[in-house]
Amino acid sequence: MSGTAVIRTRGLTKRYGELRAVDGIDLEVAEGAVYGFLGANGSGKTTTVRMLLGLVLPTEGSAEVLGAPMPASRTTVLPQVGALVEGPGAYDHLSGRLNLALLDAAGPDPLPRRDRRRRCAEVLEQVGLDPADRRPVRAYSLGMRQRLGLAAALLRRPRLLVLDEPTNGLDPQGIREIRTLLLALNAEGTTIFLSSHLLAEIEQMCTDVGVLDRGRLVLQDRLDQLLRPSGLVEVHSPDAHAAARLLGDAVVEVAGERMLVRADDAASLNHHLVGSGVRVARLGPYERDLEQVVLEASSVPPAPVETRAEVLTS
Ligand SMILES: Nc1ncnc2c1ncn2[C@@H]1O[C@H](COP(=O)(O)OP(=O)(O)OP(=O)(O)O)[C@@H](O)[C@H]1O
Repeated sequence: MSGTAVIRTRGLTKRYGELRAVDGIDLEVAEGAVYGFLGANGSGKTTTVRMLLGLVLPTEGSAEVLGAPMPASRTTVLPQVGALVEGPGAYDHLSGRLNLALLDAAGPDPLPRRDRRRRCAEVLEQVGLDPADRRPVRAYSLGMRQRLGLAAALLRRPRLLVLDEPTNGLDPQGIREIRTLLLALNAEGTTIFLSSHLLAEIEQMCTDVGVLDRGRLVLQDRLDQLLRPSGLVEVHSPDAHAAARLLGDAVVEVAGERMLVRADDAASLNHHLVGSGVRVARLGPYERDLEQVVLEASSVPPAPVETRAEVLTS
């Protein structure tokens, strides 16, 4: 991974009794990235985010955020980090704007009163909330609370945003708005680390992906690397066994009538097969989407396939 790392962990581990909620992970988040931290419910995403922010102490391993060790450097690092962790807290009887003003005043270096009013109004507008809305937060929907949490994270123009499931509770339109906002912030230089269990969300906005599976980091790479052309062609043929004998070592996998073949050019492969009397029902470049990549990396067992060797000896 290129660039300076703004988050780096080494062997980061959190045990709860026998359970390894987070199990020896080495995260590497480059400056300027939009890093998607994927994993099923209970895989350890929130625990990791809490350790990065110094809210939970690791059992083993280390974490650096913005080049400084956490939690030891919490007081210097956290003012430069905007965070949204599950279930953002707010004073229910106060308006969103007052909540933000209080949050700012409680910070280490509050803005002057006039700037504070302007800044609060600005971030509320950024996340799609009306700064003139005087209703108490208790009247907010889940989506509005989530937006308010995001506004709080943006208050200090952070270098790094750490967001745990930021689109939780939002409808599709709200999800699109937040995605547009986050991409705009990233274009201005903010590094974004967001956890999600939604593959489509990660695929649409992230430059880098890490996948947690029962506490272990089973995949970490640039998204364009993960989705790069495979150099494989997918062939469906009722004569798959004959095709496998014909193509020899180029065949990577055969399952029933479907096979994966290493080939530079699908059209030439088709010509070769048909010219040799092999019937071809369907043929084209094999492209994996993020869902397939994640399934292959995770513990979910893949669909059973016969190997080429089994086919050739049958
Ligand atoms: N304080 C705690 N005490 C005991 N076990 C915990 C504690 N916090 C989390 N766990 C367990 O650690 C595991 C990982 O939980 P975590 O909340 O980090 O997962 P997650 O990926 O964020 O899941 P979700 O998407 O459901 O929030 C789970 O099995 C959870 O039950």
